[in-house]
Amino acid sequence: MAETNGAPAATAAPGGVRTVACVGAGVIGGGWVAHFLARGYDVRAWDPAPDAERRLRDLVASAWPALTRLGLAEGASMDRLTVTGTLAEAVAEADFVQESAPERIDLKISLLAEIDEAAPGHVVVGSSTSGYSMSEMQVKAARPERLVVGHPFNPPYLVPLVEVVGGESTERWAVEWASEFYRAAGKQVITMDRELPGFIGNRIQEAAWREALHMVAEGEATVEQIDRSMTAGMGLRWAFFGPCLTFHLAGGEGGMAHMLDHFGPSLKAPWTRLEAPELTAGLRDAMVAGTDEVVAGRSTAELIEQRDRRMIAVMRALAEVEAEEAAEARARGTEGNEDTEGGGA
Ligand SMILES: NC(=O)C1=CN([C@@H]2O[C@H](COP(=O)(O)OP(=O)(O)OC[C@H]3O[C@@H](n4cnc5c(N)ncnc54)[C@H](O)[C@@H]3O)[C@@H](O)[C@H]2O)C=CC1
Ligand SMILES: C[N+](C)(C)CC(=O)CC(=O)[O-]
Repeated sequence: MAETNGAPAATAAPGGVRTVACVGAGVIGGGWVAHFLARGYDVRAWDPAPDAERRLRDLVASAWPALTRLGLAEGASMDRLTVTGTLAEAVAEADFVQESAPERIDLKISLLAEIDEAAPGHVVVGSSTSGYSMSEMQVKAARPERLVVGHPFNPPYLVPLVEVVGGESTERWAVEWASEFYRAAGKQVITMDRELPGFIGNRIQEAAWREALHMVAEGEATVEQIDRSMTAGMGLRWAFFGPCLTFHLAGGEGGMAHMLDHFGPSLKAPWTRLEAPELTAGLRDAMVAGTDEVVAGRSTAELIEQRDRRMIAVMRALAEVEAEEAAEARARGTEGNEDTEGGGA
């Protein structure tokens, strides 16, 4: 029996899933396959490309050493992957289906309808789409109530985040079931209550990306400068505190409220080509209240201590990897090709 209210009786409990089907096995589908195998699932994969099986097995084999270092689930094995000749064979006996086909709306609509027809009616189907809404994609499915977006980040076998959201015809149980399943499969899940193009993560990163493209197009910054501004600057902090908590500390003891009162007006300065939202009193208060929730009673001094320890941990980890890479390059006689200007903590 499923743990999530309203799921059909035949649906596996989210923590009891044994077999996952992956439809589409490129960069993301292949990454999902590696993740699910490392978590100890049986995986059945289908991809129509003639060289798909070789590409997929190569991808899994190259991810496996990292996954082994991170720790495999009991019984996890690359041998538990079956590549099938048809879509129906992949999904027929699956407890969950992850679709990762190319990002084309016509293809997503027809493929999700095909998966829906071939997969048992009680099985939840997640789409890796990076921007379409499930409402647009589920229109031709006979049983759209079990279709959800499960948006991963590349590579899905290392980045923990999955954003889960349903469409207009998705039933609540399916969204809850998928969220629980991804958690049981080792992911960190954001369950969204409403559809939003690009979900949360892509909206944030595409804002930065859009500015990067503007600066390159105008000859204002180089690609190297843009990437370094992130890797030696914001990226280090964002790995553990995120942009809101990071700016809370920019306000010193006055926190988010002082940060917004102090720097809020500069949002309207011509720093960005994006239209800034009106910094109304309501938005200000919502930001301050939301930040207070995340702060959860920690003092500014405590937060600063946590930030500094975590940043040093990230920098040390980077320095360790860079030293390993340099040693490997020396052994190969190709030293000098690595980017060793990183953390250095
Ligand atoms: N590449 C990325 O960084 C991310 C991509 N995504 C999403 O993941 C999905 C897949 O993207 P990628 O893996 O990057 O693309 P990709 O081009 O690497 O892989 C797509 C795979 O789908 C296969 N395919 C083609 N037609 C198919 C069909 N009718 N049925 C099943 N498979 C089919 C192709 O042979 C190919 O192996 C897209 O929806 C994309 O938006 C989500 C997060 C990150
Ligand atoms: C480039 N992309 C929009 C497909 C990226 C994503 O969707 C998430 C990621 O991996 O950054």
